[in-house]
Amino acid sequence: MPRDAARREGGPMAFDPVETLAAIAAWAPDRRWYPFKGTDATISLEAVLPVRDDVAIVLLRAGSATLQVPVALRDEPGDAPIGQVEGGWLVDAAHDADALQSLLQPSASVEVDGVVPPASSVRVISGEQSNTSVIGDASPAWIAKVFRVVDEGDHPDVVVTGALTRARNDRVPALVAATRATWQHDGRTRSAGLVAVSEFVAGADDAWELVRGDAVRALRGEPRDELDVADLGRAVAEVHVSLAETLGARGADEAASAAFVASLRDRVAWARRESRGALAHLDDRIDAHVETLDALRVGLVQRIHGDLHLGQVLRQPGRGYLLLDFEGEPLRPLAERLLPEPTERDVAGMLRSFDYAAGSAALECGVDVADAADWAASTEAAFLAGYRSVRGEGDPALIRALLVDKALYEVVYEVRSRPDWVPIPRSALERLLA
Ligand SMILES: Nc1ncnc2c1ncn2[C@@H]1O[C@H](COP(=O)(O)OP(=O)(O)O)[C@@H](O)[C@H]1O
Ligand SMILES: O=P(O)(O)O[C@H]1O[C@H](CO)[C@@H](O[C@H]2O[C@H](CO)[C@@H](O)[C@H](O)[C@H]2O)[C@H](O)[C@H]1O
Repeated sequence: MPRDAARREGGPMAFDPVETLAAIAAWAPDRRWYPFKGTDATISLEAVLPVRDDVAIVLLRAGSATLQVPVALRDEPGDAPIGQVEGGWLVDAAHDADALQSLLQPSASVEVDGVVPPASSVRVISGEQSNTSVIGDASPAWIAKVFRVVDEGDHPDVVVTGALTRARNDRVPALVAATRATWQHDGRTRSAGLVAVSEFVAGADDAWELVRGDAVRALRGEPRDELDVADLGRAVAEVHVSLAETLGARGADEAASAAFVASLRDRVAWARRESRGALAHLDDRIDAHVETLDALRVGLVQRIHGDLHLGQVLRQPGRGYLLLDFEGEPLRPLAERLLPEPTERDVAGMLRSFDYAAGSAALECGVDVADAADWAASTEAAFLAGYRSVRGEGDPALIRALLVDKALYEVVYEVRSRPDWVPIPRSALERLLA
């Protein structure tokens, strides 16, 4: 009998903690999702949660985070080897159809809310991502998002997408199932969401590619397709309306407004600290902006997307635009990402994204971003008209403050991830703070 099958049928626990940790610690820092690249964060073992004799969920402590690495033991290295261990190969279970699906069924370690139809094969999607998303070719097809950074408590994507699914809002892919585990660490019981499984939206286009491509064609004077950006505005507004209805909205009192303004001030200070000098020439203008924040008042707050940009949007022929990934900004602590917020934050996020599309198209065409100003203005106007047709657009002063807030975040994000793109949010700040 092959070793994999023998393990499935019982026998001693196959995952030796010492060699499992050694193999994963050597492999994890080079993964796309590893959050501490370029630093020497200490990696230790937080827990090994058995799923089957040949499958386990390894929880690592890395720096201040808990990371999820589902693993399987196999005779062959396969497509996603982690390392050789006694008796076989430790492989990344997210890439192994059989092992992945065992993680989506109830087991000694995992609770599952929902039912995942069986798939005969799985495909991990490529791209720069903070999680690992795997498409299952079931009927109907699904996409499982394996959260790599595991935070205690409810996962925001599961809470928000679950509420929208129950409200039958078809502007998000329906949530099919969600898994969670409970374990002991340092004498404490911890519990967290591990995987969210959603309807796979087939044949969809990525809105970033569509909109950026449109900006390039506009700059080159080439014929353009009808993108119906107003439908994107309607999609965002419909999601806001459903979230208010299902998860609630409330008026922000003086204290809540003051706390919100304080959070904007904190973000300015954070961005100044973390931007490695990229904001130094704007010091005076940023000081003047901070002075204006005291006058801001927040109206309603509710659950929102929190990191809305074109990369989080798909367009499916016949269905229109859909929003993905309700996790909030990855560089923010989870507690902040769970707070109710003004919907203006999502509106500002999308407007920033049109500016990014303009900036990136201008870079590709070798022209100044000012040359894409007409394209950006008409795209923004179409989006806002669509949004307004469903619900009020919001407070312009708040949108402006949140545009600055987002651009500050983006400078830090680009300094860390894509230094060539720092000029896009920085030149937006120069315009916004002029
Ligand atoms: N339900 C879905 N149907 C089709 N494609 C999807 C779906 N969910 C995600 N994707 C694809 O996977 C990519 C990454 O998904 P996302 O939820 O944004 O993950 P991450 O948090 O890792 O960035 C998306 O940009 C999209 O191309
Ligand atoms: O998709 P994530 O949740 O990981 O978001 C992070 O990465 C985004 C880039 O992939 C980043 O978005 C910024 O760049 C986009 C173009 O690539 C642009 O459309 C966005 O408007 C801009 O903010 C996002 O900020 C970051 O949190």
